[in-house]
Amino acid sequence: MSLLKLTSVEAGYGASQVLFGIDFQINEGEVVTLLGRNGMGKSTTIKTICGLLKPRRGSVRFNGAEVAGMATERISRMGIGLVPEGRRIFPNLTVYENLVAFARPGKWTLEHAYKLFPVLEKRKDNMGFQLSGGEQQMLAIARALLTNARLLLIDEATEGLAPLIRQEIWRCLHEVKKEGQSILVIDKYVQNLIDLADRHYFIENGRIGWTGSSEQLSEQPEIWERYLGV
Ligand SMILES: Nc1ncnc2c1ncn2[C@@H]1O[C@H](COP(=O)(O)OP(=O)(O)OP(=O)(O)O)[C@@H](O)[C@H]1O
Repeated sequence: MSLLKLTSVEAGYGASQVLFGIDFQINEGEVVTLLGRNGMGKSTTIKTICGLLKPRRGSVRFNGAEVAGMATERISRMGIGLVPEGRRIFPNLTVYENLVAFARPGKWTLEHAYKLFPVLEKRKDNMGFQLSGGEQQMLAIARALLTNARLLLIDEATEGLAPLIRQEIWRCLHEVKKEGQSILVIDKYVQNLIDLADRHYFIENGRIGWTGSSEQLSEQPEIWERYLGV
């Protein structure tokens, strides 16, 4: 059984439909990506999975249960954790307070998170707003890990970061993967995603256009060109 399975999902905003029948699945322990040009529906798919947007049609099954249309809070308690685009950390709470705000018991503990991101331990008494962009991103990832979600959704974690900081984020995601964490990643750096993930889905105009393994994707650069080229 898949951990997450979307079948014929349609969604949109008011009169504009964005998703026209999305089908994909993630198995336990897999790292899967959603790729596509700007505006193709990646973030909309993530919002639909975590309940921020109600699908108009189709099914979203998590761990065997239908979650389409459920409240965000309930979906989160069922085990889907979001690292949102733009990080959304609490600027006026300390790093420590941010980390424990939504923490739930499980294998991801505060100590474990500090081991993965030593800078967060050094900065634990600093306020969120005092952190650099890279540190804020690490905090957003660590905060989501501490919810002990079975599935993490990570939307554009490397956006707006300098190359060296991006490398640090990729390194951390590799560590998280090694722990067996299931992750859905949205990002634009295909080579880094091929190195990190097991499988990929390319989205175009609200539909999945291509899916395959990292090996298949690295052998077919024309796929990148077709779905990501301008
Ligand atoms: N809150 C909203 N209200 C109305 N339209 C929206 C809203 N959010 C997104 N859209 C529109 O939905 C379409 C898909 O947006 P979405 O954010 O899912 O794209 P994306 O693939 O994640 O790309 P990006 O990298 O630009 O975020 C776009 O045309 C966008 O303008």
